[in-house]
Amino acid sequence: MLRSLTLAWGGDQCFCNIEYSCLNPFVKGRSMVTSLNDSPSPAYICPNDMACSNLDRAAQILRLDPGVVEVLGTPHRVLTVSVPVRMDNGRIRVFAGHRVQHCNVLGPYKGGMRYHPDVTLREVSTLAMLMTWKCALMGIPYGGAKGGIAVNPTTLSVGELERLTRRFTSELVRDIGPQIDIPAPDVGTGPREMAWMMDTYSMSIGHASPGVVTGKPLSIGGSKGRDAATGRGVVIATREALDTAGLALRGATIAIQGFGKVGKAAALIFQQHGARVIALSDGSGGIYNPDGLDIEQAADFVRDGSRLAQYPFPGVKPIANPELLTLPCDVLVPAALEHQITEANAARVRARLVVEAANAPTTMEADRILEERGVTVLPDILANAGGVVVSYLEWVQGLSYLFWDEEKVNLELEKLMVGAYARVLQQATQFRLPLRPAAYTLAVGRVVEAFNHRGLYP
Ligand SMILES: NC(=O)C1=CN([C@@H]2O[C@H](COP(=O)(O)OP(=O)(O)OC[C@H]3O[C@@H](n4cnc5c(N)ncnc54)[C@H](OP(=O)(O)O)[C@@H]3O)[C@@H](O)[C@H]2O)C=CC1
Ligand SMILES: O=C(O)CCC(=O)C(=O)O
Repeated sequence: MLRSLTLAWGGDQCFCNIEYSCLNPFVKGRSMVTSLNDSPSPAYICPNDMACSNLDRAAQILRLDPGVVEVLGTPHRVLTVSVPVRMDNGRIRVFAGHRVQHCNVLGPYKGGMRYHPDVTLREVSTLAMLMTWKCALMGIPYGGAKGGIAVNPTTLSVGELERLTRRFTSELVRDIGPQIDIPAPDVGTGPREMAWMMDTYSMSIGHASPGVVTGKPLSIGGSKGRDAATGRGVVIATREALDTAGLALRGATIAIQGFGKVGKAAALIFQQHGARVIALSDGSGGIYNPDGLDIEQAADFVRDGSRLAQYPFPGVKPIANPELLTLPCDVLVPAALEHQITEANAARVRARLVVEAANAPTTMEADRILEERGVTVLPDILANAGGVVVSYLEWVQGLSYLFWDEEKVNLELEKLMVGAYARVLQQATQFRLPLRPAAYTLAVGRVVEAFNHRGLYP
């Protein structure tokens, strides 16, 4: 069985023609080698993905050289490792673990680790590219990466998850590090997995290295405010966008898809700011109350693993997941997985503002439909950047051995989110662009500028 394979490309030998390739339009006739026997997906980023089509749109606006676009559309390094784990029943199972390092021109690769059954190399590649634009847009000194394992973590015991995480980390030891590539939580992972990663990495290098991951527990160098940071950033971005539209957050009606780390924190903070969260969902289904839900009650209810579909409280109507996306509300917040707002439902979205708390929740076609209908979309690379911003603050605190109170962390987050929103709005206004291409042109432009200064096209 394949033990590990690192693809580093840039030279012609790293490309081949493959029949089913859907290529970046700027890279006609070629696509990347995909010789990972165990991987169902090729490692290149498909232009049908939002990330690539948005890069192309930004490249056209910025009039970038096609060769530069090829560099930007290509992950720098792609790593797939096999992760053998002895399960509790004594049998060995082998999982495929991926880490895609898209670009490090602005600093160490940075991005989450996802544990979900649908993880593929292609998905991770797309998400890695999004991280590059997100960090560039936010002005933090990181490149982009993402990783993951195709596994349903809810079907593994804690012991199995620990062995899986430690083995995966051991395989990545030479490829991650506080100045190289810094993982963080994403779907299906959290502080517990980050602690295991940090410990495994530290044992292998012989000393504690808290800076190798972010999103750690506080006791080993985590930052106050990181757990709620993505949700808090979502609320800040929403408040700014509503303000631009002449609307107030207080009293605004909000529907949130996904009640995990991001959706739950966002819902709680929306409620604290006087917004009315009228609908929530998880993978089991959703709940709806046009007068507003009690978010603390919902959070308490799911704390022991209960599912929203079983929510027992009066005045709350159960709804199917697709229904949530088309409810009448001011703000729709997809906070679950990719490709939720599609050609099939975009025309029925009734929110005035879509705030992408999830990465890539809107397909390219849906984005076009929403744009035509005048629905404002706050793009993922801006809306959900609060997580990586506080990861950056955690890394800075760790490197300086000086830890801040939560108020200071939240103030810095507020400053960075408000600043980024203002830059995107200014770009959108000046060049008459929707917010997504405005954000992309800023982010891509910053990366290209860094490439030019560093002279990375020898
Ligand atoms: N964690 C972070 O700091 C950041 C996360 N993000 C993005 O935010 C999104 C959510 O991440 P996070 O909250 O960390 O992940 P979690 O694993 O903590 O939560 C995911 C949530 O989405 C729900 N969900 C999954 N599928 C559906 C569906 N079809 N309909 C409704 N709900 C669904 C899950 O329900 P169930 O439990 O039933 O599966 C769960 O409630 C992802 O796109 C992630 O990449 C972006 C920036 C930072
Ligand atoms: O906190 C981080 O470093 C990355 C979070 C992440 O994966 C994301 O923003 O999508």
